[in-house]
Amino acid sequence: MDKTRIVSVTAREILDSRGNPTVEAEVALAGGVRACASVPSGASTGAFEAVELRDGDGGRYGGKGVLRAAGNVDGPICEALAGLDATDTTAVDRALLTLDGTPNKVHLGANAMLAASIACARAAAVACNLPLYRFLGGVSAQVLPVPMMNVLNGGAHATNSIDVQEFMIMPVGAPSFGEGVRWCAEVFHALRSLLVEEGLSASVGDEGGCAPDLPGDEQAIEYLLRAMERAGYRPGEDFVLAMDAAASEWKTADGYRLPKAGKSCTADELIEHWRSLAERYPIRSIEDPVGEEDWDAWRRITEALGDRLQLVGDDFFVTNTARLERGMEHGCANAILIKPNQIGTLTETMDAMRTARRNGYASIVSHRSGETSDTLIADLAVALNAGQIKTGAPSRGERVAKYNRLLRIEQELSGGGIWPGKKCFL
Ligand SMILES: C=C(OP(=O)(O)O)C(=O)O
Ligand SMILES: [Mg+2]
Repeated sequence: MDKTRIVSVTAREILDSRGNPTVEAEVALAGGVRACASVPSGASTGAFEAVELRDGDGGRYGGKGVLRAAGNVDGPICEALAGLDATDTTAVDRALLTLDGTPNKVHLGANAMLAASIACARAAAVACNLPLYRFLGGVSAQVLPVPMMNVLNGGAHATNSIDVQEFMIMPVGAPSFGEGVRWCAEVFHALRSLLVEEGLSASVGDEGGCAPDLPGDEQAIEYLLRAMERAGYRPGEDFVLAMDAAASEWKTADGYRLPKAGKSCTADELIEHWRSLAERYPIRSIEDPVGEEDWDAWRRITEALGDRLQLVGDDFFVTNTARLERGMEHGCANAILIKPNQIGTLTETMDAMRTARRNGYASIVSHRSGETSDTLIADLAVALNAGQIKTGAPSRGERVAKYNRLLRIEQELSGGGIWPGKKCFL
């Protein structure tokens, strides 16, 4: 144990992919190993996410600085973790949770806690001479995830005219992860050239997908299907579609209002819209189709569409096992989006994934719209055999870093690991 004893935990402020400050932690072990981890940040954040500590009014970066969070790492977190064995991830995270002492991490900040939690695990993996996915998942870590590649951005992630936040392509017919990524990249290039040819903008949104001005979601889907065909693939066979409505962003006191289209609707009209889209197009998965507090609408949509669609709770579950269990009791959703910074420690993140698995809910490991080049989510997806990952388009380095990490993992796992292909969920 002496080599893996934590000697120090320090932090610094670095920039994320939107040019906003975020926390990077660095752990030093007694045996000389050092490892860093940095945390991402969302734009369409769930109301029930753990607190991301920022410096506040009057501070640098218009109050968005993270010096207080970094100071919490340098001070109390370092003091609490020094002397612990970095290979005991549960003990490290328990120490963080005890030190914070609040349900939503308001004291230390989930950004400070998660950076320390990941850095400890990464240092431990290096000290044990194991890849991070093997350290976290043990011998059963074998499954490469199917990408849900977000190639067309809207909502809070782009300044275009589309209200739905994400239009994703899933290469379910590909024979391997590497081929799946290649297929996706080819469709992405075909989409960009189609848009340019038709005089539309090929500029990209926060997650690297194209962000053209289009009247609505049907037109966006039509472009994706044409891009698949242009690249030589069969929609519905080689590829299926996934969407993230991020509908909490649309919630009003008595219904929903799509801010860009300027249209209002009831929860039932929204559910009917998703049903009709899924009937006409090869859609496999819809995330946050209704609002994070609309439990009744979640129950109704799951009853109506849950047998043919993956219905994913992101803002709804916020990677929180208690909210997931409540959703299960009420028959809401059939999948959970996994974002480690929504909850604040690796242990709680993996607990949510295991709870989902035990109860027949799928897990999709996910990036945030403001990312760093940290590749934890790639290892995490393989560690727990999640089977699906959401990590943006291949036009931005912080997204490509995750795909490239998975390409390395695929090569490392002899025979290319297991590719779930068409059996990727449910
Ligand atoms: C990745 C997402 O966006 P953000 O990070 O802005 O919450 C999402 O909503 O799934
Ligand atoms: Mg989402």
